[in-house]
Amino acid sequence: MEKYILAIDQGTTSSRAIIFDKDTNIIASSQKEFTQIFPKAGWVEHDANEIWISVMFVIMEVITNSGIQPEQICGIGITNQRETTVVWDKKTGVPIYNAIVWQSRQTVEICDELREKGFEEIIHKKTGLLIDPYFSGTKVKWILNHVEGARQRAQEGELLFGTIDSWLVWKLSGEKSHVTDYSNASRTLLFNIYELKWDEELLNIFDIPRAMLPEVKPSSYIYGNTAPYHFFGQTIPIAGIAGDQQAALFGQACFEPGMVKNTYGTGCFMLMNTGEKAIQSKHGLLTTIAWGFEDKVEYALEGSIFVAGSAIQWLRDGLELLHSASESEEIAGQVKDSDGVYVVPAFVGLGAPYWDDKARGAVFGLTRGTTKAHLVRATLDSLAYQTKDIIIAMSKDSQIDLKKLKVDGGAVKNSILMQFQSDILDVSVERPVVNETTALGAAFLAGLAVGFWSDKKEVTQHYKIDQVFLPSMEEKTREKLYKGWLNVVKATCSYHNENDLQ
Ligand SMILES: Nc1ncnc2c1ncn2[C@@H]1O[C@H](COP(=O)(O)OP(=O)(O)O)[C@@H](O)[C@H]1O
Ligand SMILES: O=P(O)(O)OC[C@H](O)CO
Repeated sequence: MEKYILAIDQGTTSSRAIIFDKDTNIIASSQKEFTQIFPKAGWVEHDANEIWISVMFVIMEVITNSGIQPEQICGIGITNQRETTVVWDKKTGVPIYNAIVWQSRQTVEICDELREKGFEEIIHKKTGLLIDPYFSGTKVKWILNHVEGARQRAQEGELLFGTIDSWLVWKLSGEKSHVTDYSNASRTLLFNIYELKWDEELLNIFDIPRAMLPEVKPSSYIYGNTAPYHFFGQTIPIAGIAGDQQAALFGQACFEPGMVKNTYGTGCFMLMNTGEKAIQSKHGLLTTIAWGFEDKVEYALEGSIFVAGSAIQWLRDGLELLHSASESEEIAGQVKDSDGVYVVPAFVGLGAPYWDDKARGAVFGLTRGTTKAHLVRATLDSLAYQTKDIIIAMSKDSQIDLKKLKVDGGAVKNSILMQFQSDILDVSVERPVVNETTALGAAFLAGLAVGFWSDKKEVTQHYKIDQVFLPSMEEKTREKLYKGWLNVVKATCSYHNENDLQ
């Protein structure tokens, strides 16, 4: 009886389930979008129960469509939108508040307060992160502050906190296992990435009770089994967990220090494997745990861009310029360039390397001749410019001059974007055959834990290139365009800072 691995990719806008065979062929996949909740300007929330239902839906659908039997699935890997925070009641399993999404800005004031109290340095030193609403710590604190009686209940062990991986394992295991992995723990602001434990001093700073935190385990590990009633009577080992960006790094077989991947999804996240050495950034990047694997932890340097594919969604849903995200390619292709138009999609502030949580989006360079095609093109270009900002910071921090960028995620199907990316970076851009590298990474981690694949070497053999984009832009043009970008970002940030002062 042939065996398979099931990967669950719980992303920001949709949940996916994919069944892989041993040769990494996708046997079947299922995807379901869920509701984005925007209670106030800058806030983004999800209904954790709706996420759970969407995950169950895609699991059922993928198994049905694949025609395989549940007993043929030898392990499940979970990968997830990171930082998004759920707090739920241990007895009833009911979340006490919506999941606060990584993009949400509702903890700006908590961040200001932490900065005023001078905690920036200690937090950076222990976690490799910065004070920003992006990370889970301030979100947990916000929930405990805003839901009546929550802090008391958390102290008494009645409430549990988890990122989406923990929430899903808790549900899948029949409300038994409360766990996470090193990669997800390293995004909370509460985990000491060097001592590999929840940090008492940080828990005090954030006023978060230890009792509500999950156990932290390696990323390739048998955390528990699924409850039989979820899988047609079958219990299946849950054997891999990693945050989606770290999973993509694994799925792209970036196992050697210096190897880099960039994922273009809702946001855009570039990670460089730095091996067993953690590099503390001096240029606005994050130090994060890549994974816990084979009795050791490996680190990565990360540049996090908050708005990438979601800017294309804004063109589609907000401005109604597109019928679909994929139409952006055809429309952008109607013009040879953006004709001096720049879009700075700082809809939820700017992440790396600027870290401006108060900035908001802006459009520059409009003329009477500007068309829809120029705006679409400029929005696509903004993904590439933001990526260049990160690469520059990364090469300064790592002293590595990048020659090749491995890419993945929903937006890399757009060849105009990929060509411009290569042009503006002056680096070759490599798109793999299996674009679902996030799910593949989770599948690898689970498959390695249950012996489905034997080692990283075997995994590496499955990496295949679909297309390589080579730079063809003149140096002078590249420099001029990028200089323009740096100017418009500067203007965007200073506009908001000056407005704040009034
Ligand atoms: N052809 C395309 N061109 C540009 N952007 C695209 C294209 N197809 C999808 N996208 C964008 O990619 C994102 C979806 O990618 P995905 O990797 O599924 O995201 P996530 O995991 O964050 O939910 C959406 O934001 C969408 O706007
Ligand atoms: O859901 P994605 O693919 O946009 O990824 C979100 C990131 O994990 C946030 O840190």
